[in-house]
Amino acid sequence: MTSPAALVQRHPTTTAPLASAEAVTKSFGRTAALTGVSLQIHPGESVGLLGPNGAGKSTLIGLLSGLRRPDSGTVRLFGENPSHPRTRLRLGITPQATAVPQNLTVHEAVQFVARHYPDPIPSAQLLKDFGLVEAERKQCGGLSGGQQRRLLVALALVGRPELVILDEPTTGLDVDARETLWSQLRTYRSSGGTLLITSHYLEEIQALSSRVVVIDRGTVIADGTVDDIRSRVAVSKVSFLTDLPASSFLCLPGTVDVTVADTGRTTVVTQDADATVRQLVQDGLPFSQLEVHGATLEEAFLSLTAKEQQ
Ligand SMILES: Nc1ncnc2c1ncn2[C@@H]1O[C@H](COP(=O)(O)OP(=O)(O)OP(=O)(O)O)[C@@H](O)[C@H]1O
Repeated sequence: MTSPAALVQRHPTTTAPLASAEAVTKSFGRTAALTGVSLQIHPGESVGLLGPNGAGKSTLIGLLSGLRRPDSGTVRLFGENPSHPRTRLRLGITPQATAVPQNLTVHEAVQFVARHYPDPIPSAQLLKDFGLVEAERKQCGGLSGGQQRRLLVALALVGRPELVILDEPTTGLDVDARETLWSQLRTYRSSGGTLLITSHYLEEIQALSSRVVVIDRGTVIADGTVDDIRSRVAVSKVSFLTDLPASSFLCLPGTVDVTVADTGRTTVVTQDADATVRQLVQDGLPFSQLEVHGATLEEAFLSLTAKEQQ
């Protein structure tokens, strides 16, 4: 038996990937959703899957969780065929746009899902962790959007899964509701759980993921830490106060763009911040309060996916 506090059912320690795709392709009619994707998710990782609409994220999740089969290539979940019921007991999943069962109460929904697992988290503990105690006797259909999302993620965790896959878990939630869910997911991770999450909120990926995989038009175009992904695009921002117009800075080395904010701060987007600053000083251009920033994950992501489309 697992202790009531444990969120992850321990299986024999392994370093083998919990989920993997090897040269996987999947088409829907003439639409190629995935074209040769390879990816491995190891125990303890928290992987953020990023990509524009239609990139293939949900399709990949469908394959890894055994909901779909690849046209070619190999998919493994806990080293086995993902559609095998035994493997699914070790997986928790909240697919995109899943609806809660409208006419069941929260208590009934938790009981219904919990009965599929050998050692589920007790309902009282789960509802407390997810702030749903007050809603226990309410019908799921009467819950607020935030409560429904929390319930769906709670249901994904009830069986103490080793791997949890969440497809856009907080879409439509306000900042507070998102923070509450993030906190539960961090607790799950720190107790040894492994997470694969897609999101359109880049700050969500940044907050929860140690590794980011960028997928675009059915292929993986980047795979690394947030810092790796940011450094791949090698874009920095040099900003300062000045009386000169933006055009005065366009010829600085490495410069890609120059903008002036309402606050009067001029920002030079550059591929080589060191060279830009050196030249700024050498040319004796007047400036004050200089700051240098690396690209944000969002800028890196947009830059990577835009490059692919060129
Ligand atoms: N059941 C389906 N039938 C037909 N085409 C599909 C089906 N599922 C996905 N597609 C197509 O496959 C491609 C990849 O879709 P997928 O849903 O995997 O992308 P996504 O990255 O999850 O997008 P989003 O961020 O919008 O959810 C898209 O062109 C989509 O229209």
